[in-house]
Amino acid sequence: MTSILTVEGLAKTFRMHHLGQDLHAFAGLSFTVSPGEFLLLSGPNGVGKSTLLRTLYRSYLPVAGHIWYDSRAGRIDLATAADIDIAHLRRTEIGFVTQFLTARPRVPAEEIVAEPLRLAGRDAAAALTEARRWLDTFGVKPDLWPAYPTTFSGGEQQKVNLARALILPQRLLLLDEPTASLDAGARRALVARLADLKAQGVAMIGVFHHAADVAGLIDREVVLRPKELADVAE
Ligand SMILES: Nc1ncnc2c1ncn2[C@@H]1O[C@H](COP(=O)(O)OP(=O)(O)OP(=O)(O)O)[C@@H](O)[C@H]1O
Repeated sequence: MTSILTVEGLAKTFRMHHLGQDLHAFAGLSFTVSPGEFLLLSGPNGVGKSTLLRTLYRSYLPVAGHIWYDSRAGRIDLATAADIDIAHLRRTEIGFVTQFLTARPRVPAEEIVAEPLRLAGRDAAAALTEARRWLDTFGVKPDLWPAYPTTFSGGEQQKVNLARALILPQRLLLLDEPTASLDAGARRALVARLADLKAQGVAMIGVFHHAADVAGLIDREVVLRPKELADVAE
């Protein structure tokens, strides 16, 4: 199958100005992901897993290499694409799920979750109904739906985050420890949603502290090794 993402010779270095030196997160990384494929990123703490996900999402700029993404509008190198194209892809095709919610002050949970649907053109009432359905699925209590998540517990914030990130099927999903701080019910709901998205052809690259959570979904594993090139295990 044609890949949706082809990573070639990717490298990321952080300039540590206060130390006057560079920190090499990873170098020479190459791998591909196809539609509907689930790729697990693994390796020891600090090896660069989160940095790799953030580089693919273009929160960080790589220092070398290519990230060829097969978008609906054609092939684009996420390593060098214009910010405006990256912003468009983030709204329409590429999702990122972290364990941290960037809660905005005085925006109700249900509005935060409904927003991607509204931006995609769904009418406000239908978007709100669907947002509430997902909040319910992930186990957020109804009395919290109109409340502001800035005061929610870590787990509750994470559930709002997941509902928002997964409400609209993207083509490529980047998952950075999305099960961290979730209770068993929400973990089950998340895995069920990921399985459903995978069946719809969504490609996923994920870091999971407990890989057993998603054992049934994993197709391949990319193992990052300290100061070495990555291995791809089938
Ligand atoms: N913004 C940054 N500036 C400088 N160094 C950074 C930055 N982000 C990450 N690093 C460094 O890059 C290295 C890789 O970090 P990263 O968070 O990607 O590791 P990880 O494999 O996800 O670790 P963990 O399993 O502990 O979550 C670490 O040494 C970290 O200190």
